[in-house]
Amino acid sequence: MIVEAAPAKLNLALHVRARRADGYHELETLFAFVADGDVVTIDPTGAPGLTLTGPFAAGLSGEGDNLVLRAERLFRARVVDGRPMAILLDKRLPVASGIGGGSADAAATLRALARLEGVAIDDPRLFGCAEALGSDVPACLLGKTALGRGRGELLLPLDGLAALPALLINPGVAVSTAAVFARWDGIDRGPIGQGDPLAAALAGRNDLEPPALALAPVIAEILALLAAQPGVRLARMSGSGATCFALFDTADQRAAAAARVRAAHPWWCLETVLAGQPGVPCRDQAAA
Ligand SMILES: C[C@](O)(CO)[C@H](O)COP(=O)(O)OP(=O)(O)OC[C@H]1O[C@@H](n2ccc(N)nc2=O)[C@H](O)[C@@H]1O
Ligand SMILES: Nc1ncnc2c1ncn2[C@@H]1O[C@H](COP(=O)(O)OP(=O)(O)OP(=O)(O)O)[C@@H](O)[C@H]1O
Repeated sequence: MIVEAAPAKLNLALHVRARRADGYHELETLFAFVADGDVVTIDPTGAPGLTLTGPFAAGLSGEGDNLVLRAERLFRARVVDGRPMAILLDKRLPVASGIGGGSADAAATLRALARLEGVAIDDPRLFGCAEALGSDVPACLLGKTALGRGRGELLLPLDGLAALPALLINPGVAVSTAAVFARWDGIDRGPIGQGDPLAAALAGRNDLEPPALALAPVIAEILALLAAQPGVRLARMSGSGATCFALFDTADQRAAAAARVRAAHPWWCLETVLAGQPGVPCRDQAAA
């Protein structure tokens, strides 16, 4: 069995800089990862096909357009040819929610197949596959705090982000990434600052908050609630939404905030910690 964690990604800051002729947007973003997410398991002896389990399996197609199977096909076409595998996707992250669930699954599939076939994890062909699968997939393949440029595929790994306690909230409203980008107002509000990643995030913003809010007004309520919690360092929307996150000074403050949110709302609520730093393994990688 090959078990690969597919941790959720956060955009600690997301600055949209320009609309491109190819339909994408030029952006600058601070990618970070948390210790929890989906899990992709390959059973080399099992019957080929994708099996979905977990709280968000329902409604997600196990058919050929699933990013896990697209990643497998691309790996077989570009890296090492071979027969399709038995793949299990434990879907714990909400779908279309700004925390890159599908991208993380695709990246974990590429990592798992690379391990299976003895391909080095830094083989450039893997990054080629990742780039072709989606803007967030290269960052998920790297799986470490990084500054992303271009449409998100140009990555500069960053050190120095503390393993802060994090709380993620999703209201259960799926938000289309393309629809949110299409509503961006076209105003370049400037780059992300250099230096310490948390300081740069605090000084930064998510330019997709206003367009996402227009599509899912509940995001404003979540952001206000998170920002009002004691001990919050940063409260912001991730990616194109609707998931919002807060970073706390202590785990106790995070737990107290989570208890208050759960008591008042039926929202998905994940208590986790920033990971992807040297010495801070993802939970499932540590367990595997
Ligand atoms: C919002 C972010 O999650 C921030 O990390 C990403 O930029 C989106 O990454 P993703 O979900 O992997 O996006 P893709 O599957 O590549 O693109 C989905 C759609 O989002 C829009 N899109 C995406 C990335 C980008 N830099 N500019 C865009 O305009 C395009 O309309 C595209 O058709
Ligand atoms: N394994 C998968 N997990 C989630 N979504 C998938 C998967 N495979 C295909 N999809 C499709 O991809 C779309 C985007 O899903 P995803 O959860 O990656 O969005 P997201 O969290 O908004 O990502 P991002 O933050 O990268 O924009 C969904 O609408 C879904 O239909």
